[in-house]
Amino acid sequence: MEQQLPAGRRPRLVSSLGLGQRCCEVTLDQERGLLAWRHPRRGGENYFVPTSEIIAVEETELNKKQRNTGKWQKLAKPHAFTVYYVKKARNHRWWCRDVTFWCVDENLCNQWTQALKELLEMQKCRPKQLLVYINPYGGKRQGKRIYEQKVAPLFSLASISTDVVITEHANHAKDNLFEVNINKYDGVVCVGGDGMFSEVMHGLIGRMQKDSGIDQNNPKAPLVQCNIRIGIIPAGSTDCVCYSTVGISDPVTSALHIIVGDSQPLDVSSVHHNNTFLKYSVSLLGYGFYGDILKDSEKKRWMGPMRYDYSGFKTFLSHHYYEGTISFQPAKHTLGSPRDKDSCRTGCYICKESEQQLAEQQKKCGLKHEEDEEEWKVIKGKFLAINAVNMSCACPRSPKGLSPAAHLADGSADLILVRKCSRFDFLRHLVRNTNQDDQFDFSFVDVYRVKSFQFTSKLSEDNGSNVTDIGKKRFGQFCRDHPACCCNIADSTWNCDGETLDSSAIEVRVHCQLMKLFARGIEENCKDEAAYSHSSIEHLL
Ligand SMILES: CCCCCCCCCCCCC/C=C/[C@@H](O)[C@H](COP(=O)(O)O)NC(=O)CCCCCCCCCCCCCCC
Ligand SMILES: Nc1ncnc2c1ncn2[C@@H]1O[C@H](COP(=O)(O)OP(=O)(O)O)[C@@H](O)[C@H]1O
Ligand SMILES: [Ca+2]
Repeated sequence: MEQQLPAGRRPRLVSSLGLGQRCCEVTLDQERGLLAWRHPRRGGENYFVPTSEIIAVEETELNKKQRNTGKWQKLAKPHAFTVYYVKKARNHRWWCRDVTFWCVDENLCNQWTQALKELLEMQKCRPKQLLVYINPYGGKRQGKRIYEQKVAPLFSLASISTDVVITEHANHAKDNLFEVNINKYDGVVCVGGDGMFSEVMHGLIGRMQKDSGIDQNNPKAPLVQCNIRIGIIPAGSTDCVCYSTVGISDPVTSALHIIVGDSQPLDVSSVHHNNTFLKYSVSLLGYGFYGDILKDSEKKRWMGPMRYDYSGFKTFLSHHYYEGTISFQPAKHTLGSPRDKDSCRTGCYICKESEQQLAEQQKKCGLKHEEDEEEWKVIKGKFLAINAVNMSCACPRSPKGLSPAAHLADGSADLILVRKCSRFDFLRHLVRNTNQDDQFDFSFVDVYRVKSFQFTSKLSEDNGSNVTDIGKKRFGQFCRDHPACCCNIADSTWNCDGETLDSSAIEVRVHCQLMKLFARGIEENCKDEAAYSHSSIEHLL
């Protein structure tokens, strides 16, 4: 049965269709893009699927068992179609579910599949052609299996074509991105951890700047935004970028976010030393504690993700602090603060505000970078850890992250300074990264929201930049005169999204929304979701 609406509006389809052995009323509101039905069993549970979350629609043959039971089928040969859709479960996990409807009228069945397929065609943000890089050695070395078993079948169900590259060495994906015909693709997918994501991001952003004639070595250069989205299939050790932008590290959930064509802009920090480009960072740029963990853990790659716990424990016991100077420009343009109670969620208004400011600025100055005379704040001290995070850095080890109120796309980073304190106090701070308590509520921890910062260690200030190497060679790593004092004659290393940097003196600038991911940020945990869909369906049916 079809109900016509006034001219210019898409009709609403309402039919009695078979579901299993019973009959149920199914509604497709093409205007609002909603498919709804009430399950004839399961206590009459209501289902409510936005067409933006339908994965595929297929004509299907009912199997023999389905055909031979039930009184409806005995009348004539039934015609059936299956709808594959996103089912949202707890903790931001998405599943692919399917439902098969049938009817005896072939025309009606065709009308339904046609209407659903047309609605899917209208989803212009969905990717059709993807370039996939798989790191077979990331995390627990399951990347290839995860992709083949969990992701590839979903992509093919959604009629997405893929070119798949299994990397053979580090930087394979990055170098390859400078050579491929990138315009052929609607997105790039990386299967691996944060390191693999970082590689793909460097390839894409680097390629973009090269094609636009922008010199990455110039720390003040206005960078060109990268509009080709990156999808992350988590198969690494920390998977912080995936967890912080989706809310869970789960390959199926991430694949579904790619299929429905989600888009989440992301801030990227550029890191320079003496007018030389070093790296980009999206998650953690950490000196001291996290730099030392990374350096130690690289030797223990064979341990897999456990290497971070092992090196974390070792680094915690060594309790080294580092002297240096941090200068930063506070991020005055953004509305939030690192001590806010609310965190960045899907459709975040603080990130939207920054997006608007960015658009206005680009309209005003084009690509030219606005000369920025804003004040610099300078802090000298002895630090156990200096962490600059562009996003919360939530991950399974720290579900709310190193800075729970950091925003994905507000053009700022949170700079967390943990000053020299006792082992016990440092442990209290660390533990709070893993529970609900406030990790900043200590006299030895300061946090600032910044748009750029610089760091120089005392060693490089005193002696010129290459003295650290000499120091390391002559004195070994630690102060020999005071073996128990934990002060360091050597510098620490910067941990840049899980890669070490060669220089300890760095200059960092946040580039607002430089790139985009196939994600939508973390969705508000909506306990009322079921109730909402219930009331909506009541209205619809
Ligand atoms: C007492 C336990 C305290 C635990 C504190 C846990 C805080 C975890 C915060 C993690 C922030 C992660 C930021 C993201 C970094 C990644 O980009 C990056 C690369 O990832 P990839 O290998 O997937 O490519 N990952 C990392 O640099 C790893 C960070 C290391 C996290 C492990 C920290 C474990 C600390 C254990 C301390 C033990 C103290 C024990 C005292 C009795
Ligand atoms: N085929 C390969 N062989 C060795 N290293 C690789 C390969 N492909 C990618 N890499 C590198 O491995 C590093 C870690 O990868 P990642 O996927 O992040 O795993 P993990 O999360 O376990 O660190 C990345 O820096 C990446 O450049
Ligand atoms: Ca940010």
